[in-house]
Amino acid sequence: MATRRLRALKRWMKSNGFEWSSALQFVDTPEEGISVKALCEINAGDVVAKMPKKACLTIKTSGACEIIENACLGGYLGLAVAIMYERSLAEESPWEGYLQLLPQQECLPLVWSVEEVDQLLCGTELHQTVQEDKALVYEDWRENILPLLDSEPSKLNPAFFGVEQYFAAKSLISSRSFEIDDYHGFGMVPLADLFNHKTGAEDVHFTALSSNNESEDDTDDEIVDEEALAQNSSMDKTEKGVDSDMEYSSITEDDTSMLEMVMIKDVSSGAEVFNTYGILGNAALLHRYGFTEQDNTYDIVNIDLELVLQWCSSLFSNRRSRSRVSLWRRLGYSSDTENSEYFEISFDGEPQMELLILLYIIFLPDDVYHKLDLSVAVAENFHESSEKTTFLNDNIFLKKLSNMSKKTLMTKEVCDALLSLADMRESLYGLKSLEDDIEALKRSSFVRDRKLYHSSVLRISERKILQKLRNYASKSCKITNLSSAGKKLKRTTKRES
Ligand SMILES: C[S@@+](CC[C@H](N)C(=O)[O-])C[C@H]1O[C@@H](n2cnc3c(N)ncnc32)[C@H](O)[C@@H]1O
Repeated sequence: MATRRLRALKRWMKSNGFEWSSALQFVDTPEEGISVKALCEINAGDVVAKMPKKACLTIKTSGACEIIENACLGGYLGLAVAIMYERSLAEESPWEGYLQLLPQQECLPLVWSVEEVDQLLCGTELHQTVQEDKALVYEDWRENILPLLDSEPSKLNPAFFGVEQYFAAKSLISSRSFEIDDYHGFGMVPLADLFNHKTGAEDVHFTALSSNNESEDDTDDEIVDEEALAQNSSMDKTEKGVDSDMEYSSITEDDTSMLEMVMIKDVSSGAEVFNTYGILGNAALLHRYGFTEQDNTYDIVNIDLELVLQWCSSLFSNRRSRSRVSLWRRLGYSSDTENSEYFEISFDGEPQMELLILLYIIFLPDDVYHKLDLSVAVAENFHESSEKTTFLNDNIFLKKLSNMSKKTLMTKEVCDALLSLADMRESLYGLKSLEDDIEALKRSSFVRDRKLYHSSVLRISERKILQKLRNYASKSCKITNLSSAGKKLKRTTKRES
C-alpha cells in the first residue's frame, strides 16, 4: 500500500538523487509499518538501490555540523544532535521528506518506562542492561546536550533537545543507522533503512563501495543544506527518471559517492526482501531494534559468576568458594573483565566449557586441589612465561583437565550443580511460571501489545533454554552413572574370576 507518507518519501528520494529498482515495492501497513517486497523475480548480484552519501543524514551533512564539531560531539551523540536539529527545523530541513516517515521513536526497551522495564524484563538478559542504559543515556544528555542549549541559545530550540527527544533520537539511531565511511561515520541512510530483518537469511546487503576520502578542503561542499539538496534534485530527477523504468541490473558503475543495496540471493516475485541486522539472539534484537523472533537459534542465556558464587556458598564455606574460584582464574579460564563475568548456555542448553571446569574444580577433593594449587603457585614464580607454560604443561593433572571433554567433566556433582544453577537462574523471573508466560504471549497481540509480546518471546526463549540445560544435566548424569556402574560391574567380575 502506498500511503501519503510513502509517496512523500519517494518524491523526496527522487529529488535527492536516490535510485531504486522498479522491481522493488515499498509497502506501508498500519500494523507492521514499512517493508520491501519484490514485484518480480530479482536475482543475486543485482544492485537494487543506490543512495547518495550526501543525502544521508550524518554529523557532516547536518546543518548542525559546526555546533556538533565545536562541542566535540562525535559518534552517536553527534548524530543524535544532528537528528534533533533537523527535526527542529521541520519543513525547513533538507531531510523533511525523510524525517516525516520516521516514527517519533522506535519502541526499544530504552524508551519504555522504568515500571515497564522492571515488570516485563525482570530476570531476562536485558533487565540490568536496560536499567544501566537508561541511566547512562540520561547522563549523556545532562552532560553533553544540556550545555549546548546554553552555548547556542539562538540556534537551538530547547523544545527539540529535551531528554525525551534525546532518548527518541537514540532509539532511531540504534534501530536504523548504518556505518557509511571514515569521513561520514555512522548516519541515517534513507531507503536502506526500509528493509526489515531476518536472522541468518539476508536477501539484500548494504555496501559502501569504498571509503569516501574527502579532504578537509572538500568539507564545505559536503555540508548539505537545503539549497545543495535542491541542486542535487534538479540534476537527478528528470534526467535519470530513477523510479520508473530503471533496469536494476544496470546500476553498476563504480561510484564512491553512492551507497548500494545489492541482492545476495534470488528472491521470487511477491516475497519480502530482507536485510539482516546481524546474527543476533532475541535479547540483542529487542535491545537494539525493539522486536524478537520466535525460535531464534542464536538465543543464549547467561549465568553470572556471581550466581555461581551464591550457589557455592550455599554448599561450602566462603573460604573454599573463594580459593577454588581463584585457582580457576589463575589457570586462565576466566575472562579479563572481572566485573562482568558470565557463562553462556547455548540455544541447545549446552553450558560453556569454562563453567564446567569451574564446577569441576569446586568439587575436587582437598588433596587434589592442594597439589594443583601448589603446582600453579610454583609456576607463577617462573619469570619467563615460556618456562611457566612448560611447567604447567608437564603437570599430569593439568594436562588431564585441559584435555577433558564436556562429557567427562559432567560428574554427578557437576550435573547436580547445573540443575541447581538452572533453578536459581529461573527464580530471577519472579513468581510467574513459564506456562504463565506462554499464556500471556498467546493472549497478546503483536501489534497492540508490542512490549508485552516481545518481552514474552524473550522470557519464554530464555526459560526454554534453561529447561534444555536441565535436560542436558539430567541426561549427562544418567550416562555418567551408567558408565561408573559399568566400571564397578567389570571390577567385580574381574575379582570374582
Ligand atoms: C530499519 S527499520 C526497517 C523498516 C521499518 N519496518 C519501518 O517501518 O520503517 C527497523 C525497524 O523495523 C522493525 N523490524 C525490522 N525487522 C523486523 C522483524 N523481522 N520483525 C518485526 N519488526 C521488524 C523494527 O521495529 C525495527 O526497529
